[in-house]
Amino acid sequence: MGSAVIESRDLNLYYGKAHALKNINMDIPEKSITAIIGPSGCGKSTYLRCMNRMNDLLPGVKITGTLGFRGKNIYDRDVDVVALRKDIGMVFQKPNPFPMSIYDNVAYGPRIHGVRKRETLDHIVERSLQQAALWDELKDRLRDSALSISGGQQQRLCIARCLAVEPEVILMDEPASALDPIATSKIEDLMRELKERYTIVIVTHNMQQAARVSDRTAFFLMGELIEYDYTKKLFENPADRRTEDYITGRFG
Ligand SMILES: Nc1ncnc2c1ncn2[C@@H]1O[C@H](COP(=O)(O)OP(=O)(O)OP(=O)(O)O)[C@@H](O)[C@H]1O
Repeated sequence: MGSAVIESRDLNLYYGKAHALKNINMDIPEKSITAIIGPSGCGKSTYLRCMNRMNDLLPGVKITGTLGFRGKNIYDRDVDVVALRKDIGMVFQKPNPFPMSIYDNVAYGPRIHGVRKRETLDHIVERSLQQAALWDELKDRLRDSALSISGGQQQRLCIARCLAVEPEVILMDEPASALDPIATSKIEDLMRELKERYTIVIVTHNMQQAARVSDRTAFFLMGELIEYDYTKKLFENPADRRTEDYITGRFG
């Protein structure tokens, strides 16, 4: 196993009185795919959103414990959240390209981080679209609106937009659930390629998808981490009865 990039230690999250994450202890290894599965409402998205501090702006949210990224607690006061989100990018369930050109979508992040030179931006846009397996499809349409391409292309464009700022970690919240099977399999192929260079954490409702793409799987239930293991082990020989019940469809 590679070294851990993200380490949760006794992580708790409360939405007001509701205890949504309970003492989560989990190490996420680098350059691999970690899937988070579990029934609706078990805290999967909440946990994912903790990793780039998308929750702590909500009123009434309280977080205790630590979430380390490269050895530093991201909930420390001096953490620059904008810089954190450059290192830990996020791709959402519904493709959400900005209403601007394909080029400007990908150049958006680098421009925010101060890149101005046209040549450099051109290079970043090409590299990011290449990595997202979109360059050949879109290289002659860079000036077209990002809203004019298919849903599957839009989702890969959102991944390219995330790659443009050279993150270390990519968080994906149900990235293929709005897509058809062909577009879904392209996203899964892409994830397999990206894990050579990036650490990927994916929340998915789809157990087959977790089994197909991930190296490790974490099973959450009512805010608790019940079991976390190599994907093959967790699906073929789960240690906990509740995991077994869930993966065999007995509940959830
Ligand atoms: N902004 C919020 N305010 C209050 N409660 C919330 C908020 N977001 C989530 N919750 C609650 O926290 C719990 C965990 O929700 P979360 O969305 O993390 O679950 P999930 O496993 O991702 O579910 P799903 O698969 O349905 O997306 C649920 O009980 C949910 O209702």
